[in-house]
Amino acid sequence: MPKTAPLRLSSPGVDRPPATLAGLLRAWLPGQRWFAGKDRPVADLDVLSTTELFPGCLHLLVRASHTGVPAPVGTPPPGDCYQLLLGVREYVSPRLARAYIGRVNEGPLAGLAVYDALQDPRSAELLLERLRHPGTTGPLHFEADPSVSVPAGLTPRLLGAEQSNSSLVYGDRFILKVFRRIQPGVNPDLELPGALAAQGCTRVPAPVAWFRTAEPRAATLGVLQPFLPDASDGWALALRALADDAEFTTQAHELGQATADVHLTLAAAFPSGSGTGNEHTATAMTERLEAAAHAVPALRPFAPGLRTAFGALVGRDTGPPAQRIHGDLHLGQVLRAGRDWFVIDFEGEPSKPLAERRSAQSPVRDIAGMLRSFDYAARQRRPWRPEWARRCREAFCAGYAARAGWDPRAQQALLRAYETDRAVYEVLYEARHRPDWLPVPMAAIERLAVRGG
Ligand SMILES: Nc1ncnc2c1ncn2[C@@H]1O[C@H](COP(=O)(O)OP(=O)(O)O)[C@@H](O)[C@H]1O
Ligand SMILES: O=P(O)(O)O[C@H]1O[C@H](CO)[C@@H](O[C@H]2O[C@H](CO)[C@@H](O)[C@H](O)[C@H]2O)[C@H](O)[C@H]1O
Repeated sequence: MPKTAPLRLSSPGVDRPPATLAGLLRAWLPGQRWFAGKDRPVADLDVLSTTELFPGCLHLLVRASHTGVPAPVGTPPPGDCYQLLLGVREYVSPRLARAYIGRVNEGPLAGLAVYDALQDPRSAELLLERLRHPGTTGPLHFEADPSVSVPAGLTPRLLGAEQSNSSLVYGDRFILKVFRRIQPGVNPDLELPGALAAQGCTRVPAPVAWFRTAEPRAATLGVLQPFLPDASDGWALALRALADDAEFTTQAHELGQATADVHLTLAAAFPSGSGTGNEHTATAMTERLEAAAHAVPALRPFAPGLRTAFGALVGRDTGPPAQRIHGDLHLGQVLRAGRDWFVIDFEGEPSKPLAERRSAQSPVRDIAGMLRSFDYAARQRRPWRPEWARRCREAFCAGYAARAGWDPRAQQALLRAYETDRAVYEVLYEARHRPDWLPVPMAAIERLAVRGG
């Protein structure tokens, strides 16, 4: 018998009632970190497409719907679409026990066990091989920058801290982000780094290969980029500085410069947006606040104070022009290698519709995101270090101003409105994904509502 005997993790007919593939996935999805609908039970799960990527590995697009209400004729059905790569075998090795999803008892896969193939190094290797050879598999298109050569045989590892998506690092040379929640259209995490690199901006790892689907609707599925092996993310660096009682103002100043560089290049790479005007922005922010307060009761007492931040924008059409932005900028989205800051993860706030994330918006949204992040970091330290955060915020704005030619601190009303909007988003995000963290944005909500900043 081999040393690691294959494990029949469940036997048909013995352990469970009949299990369809959709039924198994419906039970498995809500436990995944990247699953967006944690606050609502999954009513239905439809398999939208199945493609055999290579023997023993299926590529699936599934739609999880939360209402169970059929869509009106002629409209797309409600619900979120997710990308899954499933290993399908008769037996699953014990080393893949954590990836195990279940054994299918009905339908074409009856009798077979399915598991999350991204956790299987062999499948991860084959996925890279597929990307190294551009072409088509069913509705899936694999494409690559012909000027970059990706060597064969790089050892894969799945990043532990899965976030909104799943990322595989290959031999510390490349990182493949497999998008989990799929929306029709080009994903800005392919579009923006590609455009920035084409403009000669060195602040982003440029896409070297990617894959997309043509059906049921065209959408980006994954992007391979160079991996920065010696980089640390801004969040880890900020926490280290706090733990060492050290300042972070030099890094924050340089980060402000890097952010401005990226904004300036994005402004040059894309047609300038007309924007929607501050009044429209204020209305949208107020609507987001109402929706968040509906979902998170703790927000409700602060809603009147928060609304004043948005109301202050009305009749005040000032501020930098709208342009393409990062959309979800925080310390976890920036990497520092040596003295250089790199910006990653241009997807925008994952819960927003893709069209909104790809629209021109105020660069103040990104600045506010980063300012909030210094506050998040400072609140990880006991006792809380508000002065540390304040100095970082000042330094970041000064760095930004030195490059961009305008100073975010001169836009107090805009800054307060965007910070408030970001804190509201964070409350909703934490309530859904990390309830223990809720006090962090709630402290800012209280400050912004009661003291106005
Ligand atoms: N090019 C890169 N080089 C080094 N590490 C990276 C790179 N891109 C991403 N990472 C690491 O992977 C993590 C997840 O990447 P990210 O794009 O933020 O994914 P998600 O959309 O899942 O949040 C980052 O926090 C960072 O630590
Ligand atoms: O998964 P993403 O990185 O795209 O972003 C989402 O998750 C982030 C947490 O991982 C969340 O960021 C919030 O927590 C960070 C600390 O973990 C902090 O640096 C950010 O300022 C704070 O917003 C982000 O909001 C969410 O979109």
